[in-house]
Amino acid sequence: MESKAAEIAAEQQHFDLARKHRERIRAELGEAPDAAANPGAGRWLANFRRNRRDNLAAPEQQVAVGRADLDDDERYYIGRETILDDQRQVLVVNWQSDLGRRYFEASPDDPQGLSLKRTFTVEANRIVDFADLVFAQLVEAIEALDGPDGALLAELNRGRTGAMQDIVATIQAAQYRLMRFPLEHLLVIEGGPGTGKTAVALHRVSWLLYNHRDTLRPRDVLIVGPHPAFTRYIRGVLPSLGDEGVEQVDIDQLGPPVQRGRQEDAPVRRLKGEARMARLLARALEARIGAPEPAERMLFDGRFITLTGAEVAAAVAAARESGGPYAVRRQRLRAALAQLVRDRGGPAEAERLPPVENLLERLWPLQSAAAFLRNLLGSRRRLLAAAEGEMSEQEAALLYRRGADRLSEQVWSAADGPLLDEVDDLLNGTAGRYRHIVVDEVQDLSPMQLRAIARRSSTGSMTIVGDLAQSTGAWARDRWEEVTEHLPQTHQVVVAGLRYGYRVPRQVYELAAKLLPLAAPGVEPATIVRDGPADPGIHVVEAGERAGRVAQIARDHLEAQRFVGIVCPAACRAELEFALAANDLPWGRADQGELDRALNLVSPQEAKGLEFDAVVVVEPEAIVAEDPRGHRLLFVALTRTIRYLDVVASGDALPLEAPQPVPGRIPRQRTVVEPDPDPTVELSVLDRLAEDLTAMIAGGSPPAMWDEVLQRTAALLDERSGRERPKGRHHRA
Ligand SMILES: Nc1ncnc2c1ncn2[C@@H]1O[C@H](COP(=O)(O)OP(=O)(O)OP(=O)(O)O)[C@@H](O)[C@H]1O
Repeated sequence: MESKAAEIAAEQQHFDLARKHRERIRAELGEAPDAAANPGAGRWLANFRRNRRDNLAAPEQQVAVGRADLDDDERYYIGRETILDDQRQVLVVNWQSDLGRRYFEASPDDPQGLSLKRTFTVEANRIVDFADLVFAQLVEAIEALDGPDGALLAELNRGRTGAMQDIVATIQAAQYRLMRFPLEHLLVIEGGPGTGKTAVALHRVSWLLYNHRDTLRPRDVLIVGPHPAFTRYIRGVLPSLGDEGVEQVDIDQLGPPVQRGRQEDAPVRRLKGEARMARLLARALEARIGAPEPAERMLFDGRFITLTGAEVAAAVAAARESGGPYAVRRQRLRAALAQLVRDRGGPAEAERLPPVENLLERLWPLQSAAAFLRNLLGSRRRLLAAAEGEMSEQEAALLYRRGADRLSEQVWSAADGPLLDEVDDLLNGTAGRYRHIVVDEVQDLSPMQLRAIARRSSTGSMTIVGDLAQSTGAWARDRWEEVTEHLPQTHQVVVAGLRYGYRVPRQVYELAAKLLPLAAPGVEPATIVRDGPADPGIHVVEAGERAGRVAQIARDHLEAQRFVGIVCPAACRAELEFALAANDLPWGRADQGELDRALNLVSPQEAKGLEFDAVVVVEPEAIVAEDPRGHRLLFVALTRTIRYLDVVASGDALPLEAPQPVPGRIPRQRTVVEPDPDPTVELSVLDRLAEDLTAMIAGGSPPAMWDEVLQRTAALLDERSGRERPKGRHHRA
C-alpha cells in the first residue's frame, strides 16, 4: 500500500493540474476575441465572459474539497466549480451537481454508490492531509455522517472576521439534504443557535440556482434578513459561491424609501404589526374616493358640458368595483369620464384636458403612500371611520399622531414601513417578481412584515429560517403556524430541523441551555459537537465597576487578536460607550450596519444571527428585563460565541426568575416633562435619553461636579438652539 505521503503527493499533482487549467480558463475568458456578429451581442459576450471570470475561485483557493470513488472504480474530485482540461476531460465536478450530492450525502447507512469518500484538509491549494471513509469497512460505525467529522471540527475552530464564509468544504449530509430540498415548497428550516440554518439557506440558493438554471436566475431570488448588520455579515457568501446578482436586503428596506427613526411605544408597535391593519388601510383608502355634485359642469373651448351626478356616480361605482390597484381603477374612471364628455359632443382628446383631470382629482385623488398614511394617521376622524368593526376606539386612538407640517419632514417608525408598503400595494400593486424568497430570523416578524414579503413572491416557493427559542419582541412566537399563515398558501409547508450545534462550544451551551426550560420549554436543545478552549468567565462586580471591567476583558481579547462582540442592553449602553471611549477602544456599531472592526457593540436584538470569537455579555438581568421574553433574548446573547464567553454582572449572572427591576437603573420620572410639540419625539424616548445622560454623567465625574456638568450642558444646548438665557447663569470655560 502506498504511504500517505506518497498519496498526498499524487493528489497534489491532480490539484496542481486542476489549478493550471482553472488559470488557463481564466486567461481565455480574459482574452477571447469578440466573435459576435453585432455590437449588442459583443457587449453581451464580453459581460458574460467577465462574469464567468469573476466567478471563478481566486487563484490561491483550493480546487477541490474532496474525492468520491464510485463502486465502478470511477473517481471524481468535488469542488466549488467544474474544471475541464483542454481536452474537455473533467478534473473537478462542482458541489451542486448530482455527484456533489452523492459525495455529501453518502453515509454508512446509504453510501450512494460510493466505495470511498475522501475529505481533504488544504491550505491555499496545498494538501495538508486527507481522511477516508471506506464504506465497505464501516459496518460498525453507523453513527451516520450527520454528526461532525475531523475536517469540520478543524474548520469550526477557525477564527471569525465579521463576514460569513461558505461551508462547501465541510457540508454535512443533513445540511445537504435541506439545500437540495425540492423548490416547490414553503420550507421552514429550524434549529438551535449555530446549527447552520443561515449557512444552509444560502447554500440552498446556490444549489437551486445551479440546478434550476433554465428557470431560476439570480434576479429571481430575494434574501431578507433582520437588520443591516446581518445583511452585511452574510452578503459575501453567495458571491464566494459564484452566484452574483441575488438581491439581499434587510426587512426595513422593503417598501417606499422614507426617513426612519421615529420611536414608538410597544402597544403601538404591536398594533401596527397586526394583519387587521391591512383591512383598516384598505377601507381608509376606499373612503378617499368621493361623490359627485348633482351636476358636474365643465368648460371646453368656451362651451359648457354638463354631466349629471347620477351618471358620474355610476362611472365611479363601476371603477370602484372593477378590481385592481387604486391607480389602475383611477385610470378607468378617467377613461369613462372622457367618454361621457365625448358623448356630449366634447373634444376627442378629453382624457388629457384639465376639466376632466380636475373632476377626476376631486373624485379620486392621486396620492403617494406616504402622503396618504400621514393624512390617515393624523386624522382621528378618518382613523375611527376606517377602524369600524375592526378595532376599538381606544385602539384606533393609539394609531393617531400629528403629522409633520411637510411630508418631506415626516419621520417614520420601523412599524410604519410595512404599512407604507401595504398602501403602496393598494395604490399601485406590487409586481410579485421573485420565484424564490429566503427569509432569515423569520420568527420575530409581524404579520404586516410577512405580508410585505409574501406579496413579492410570484410562486409561493420560499425558504424561511428561524428558531422559536430565539423568538422575542412584540411578535415572539411559539408555533410556526403563526408565521406561515401570513405567507403564500400555494405550496406545502415542510418544517425541517437541524440538530447539531456547530458554533457554540459545549461549556458555553451548557450554561445557556439552563435558560431553555424557562425560555422555550417545547424546544429541543441542540447537540453540541465540540469543546471550547475555556469555561465561561463569570464576573460579578459592583454596578459602578461594570463598564470598566467589560472594557478590560474586551482589551484582553483584542490583544489576543480575537474578533470581539459585546452584547449590551440599552440600560448599560451609555456607560459602556463612555468606558470604551475612555479606554481608547474604538468599536463598530451594529445599529449602523457596522461589523467590520475587531471590537463590536451590539444590542441583544441585533445579536441575532451574528457570531464572534469572543463575546462579552453585559448585565443579564437588564437583558432579561428588556423584553417580555427576556430569557430568550439572553439565550441569544449567550450563544453568539464560537470560542470565549464572559458575563459581567452586578446582578444575577444567569437569572432564572421572572424579570426583576434592572440593578442600578434610574427610576423613570414622567411628571416633569411636558409633551413635546414635535410629534416625532415620544416621552419614553426622552426618558431613555435622560437615563443615558445620567449614566454618562454619573460614570464620568464625581457627584460634587454633577451640577457643574449640568450647567455646562445647558449652556451648550442654548448655544446650539440659538436660545437666549439670562446672562451670567451659565458659562463655559
Ligand atoms: N457544515 C459546516 N461546515 C463548517 N462550518 C459550518 C457548517 N455548518 C455550520 N457551520 C458554521 O457554524 C456557524 C453557525 O452557522 P449559522 O450562522 O448558519 O447558524 P444558525 O443556525 O443560523 O445560527 P443562529 O440561530 O444563531 O442564527 C457558522 O460559522 C457556520 O459557518
